Amino acid sequence: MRKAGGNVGITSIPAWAALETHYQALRDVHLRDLFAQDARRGESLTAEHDGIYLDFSKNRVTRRTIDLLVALAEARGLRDGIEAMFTGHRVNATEDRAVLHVALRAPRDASIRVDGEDVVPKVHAVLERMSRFAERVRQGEWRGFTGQRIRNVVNIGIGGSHLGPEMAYEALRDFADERLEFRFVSNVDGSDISRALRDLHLAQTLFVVSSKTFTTSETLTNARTARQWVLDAMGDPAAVRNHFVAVSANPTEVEAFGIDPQNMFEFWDWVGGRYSVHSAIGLSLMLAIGPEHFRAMLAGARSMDDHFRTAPFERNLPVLLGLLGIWYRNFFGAQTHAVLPYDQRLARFAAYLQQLDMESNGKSVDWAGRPMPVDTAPVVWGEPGTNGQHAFFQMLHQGTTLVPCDFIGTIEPAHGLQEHQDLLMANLFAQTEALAFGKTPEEAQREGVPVEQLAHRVFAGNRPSNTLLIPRLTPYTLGQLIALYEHKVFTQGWIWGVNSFDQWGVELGKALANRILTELQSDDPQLAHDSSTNALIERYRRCRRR
Ligand SMILES: O=P(O)(O)OC[C@H]1O[C@H](O)[C@H](O)[C@@H](O)[C@@H]1O
Repeated sequence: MRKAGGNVGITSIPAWAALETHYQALRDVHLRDLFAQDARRGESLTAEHDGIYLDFSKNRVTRRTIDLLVALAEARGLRDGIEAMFTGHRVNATEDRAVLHVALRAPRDASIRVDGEDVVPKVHAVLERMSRFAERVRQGEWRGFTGQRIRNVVNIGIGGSHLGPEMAYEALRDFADERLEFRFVSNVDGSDISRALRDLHLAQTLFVVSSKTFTTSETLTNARTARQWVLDAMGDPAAVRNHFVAVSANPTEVEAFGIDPQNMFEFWDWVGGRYSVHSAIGLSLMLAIGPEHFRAMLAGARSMDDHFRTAPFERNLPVLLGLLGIWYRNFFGAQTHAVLPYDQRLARFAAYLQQLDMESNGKSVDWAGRPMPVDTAPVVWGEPGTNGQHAFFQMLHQGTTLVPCDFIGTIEPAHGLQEHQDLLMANLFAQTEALAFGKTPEEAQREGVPVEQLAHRVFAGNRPSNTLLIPRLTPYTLGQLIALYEHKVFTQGWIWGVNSFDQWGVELGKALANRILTELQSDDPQLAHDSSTNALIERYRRCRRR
């Protein structure tokens, strides 16, 4: 099989050289001029799929830029890459694994084979088990050890076993069963679990221990603490059965932890942690919104999957977002990318995307281990609007750094406060306009800005943004949005030629932490770190509570 990005360095192909030349011609052209030259630009540089509308006209591009970027995608074999992923090839080459989060939302009659085995029936079997379990908890049939109804669900997990479910729960709370309280515990910092559990009755609490590997120290530490508290409260080890279920790809470790495999919901090594929200990792979410809404989320993601797989690149939403990202990262040298949902319900979306994007494409060697000749993942960050406007937007408008932005807006709110909604959306549109067009010294002067303040009160503009509009925030559209960004990340990773599906970069710190943990808990003065780390450990040892 061809590997990500083919075998030739990205900078040596003609499509790259053509983009370099084009960049030189376009770098100083202002968006004001691009809009002035083409009265229909705001309608033509757009793309739409199944209700998701992307306006990419406020980017520093022309139609030719898009053609050249599409040519780059073609030259890097993106079409083959997409097919390879969707058909179960081992595109995660360093771990020799297929990458099949798309199989999690495949229809029942689809067939996707890994090592000769069709994985679709397995996916649907787990979905059905999850659904039956979720219904039992929601109907009050599944009870705590003392016979009380479950009122609280605590998801214990970290990284991909936390960020997706937490983000989606926050986004879809309007669809959640209000008789259940949900908490998401991730940090090994004891304040996380102690605050989460402080006001909960353990007799009414179900813990969903979510971990692909079931060896992650934060999750196991939190789960052990929760189990101890349950045992202390109930006084009987048999209580674990009623209060703990597991979501994992590692049944052996689940059993070793003491959770009955009957109470385990499985997923597989071909689902990456950061791509797992549509797998059993979504169990807490399903408990909240119910199986039907969960399936609607899968259907939304599937719609975006089909679009990604079949739409021409110049109209393909994930491909366009990916290509525009490459344009800014590699040609304009943009170091960060802001994601700004004008929807409070998407407050955790940027945090979720940070793992999706930065853990996937934060690589400095290509799939074959050769140093990358160009930059890869930007720093992804963001906060919901309008909050960000009163915090960091100053820098977006007048700072020295170019920050390409994705603005995400929802047209119809779930609340009836239309005045709020109009104000929110007015701000979104205003920000993209202000960033793109700025304010010239002449305009400022006409408004009566005194000459001595002029330099401070002009806006250079020419700051690019995408605007994504979604009709409503529902399980279906959230599924679309998640898949949109998953495939954007795939597009970029494939074109750069990195393996977007491993994460060796998180290992070193983990291994060192294990070693330091034993040193913190012993009095052995022998420390063999650098002088800074030694001194920090010694200081902590001297001061820590015994
Ligand atoms: O689900 P788990 O196996 O507990 O892993 C949780 C997380 O921790 C790891 O360190 C990885 O960097 C993440 O990709 C993963 O999502």
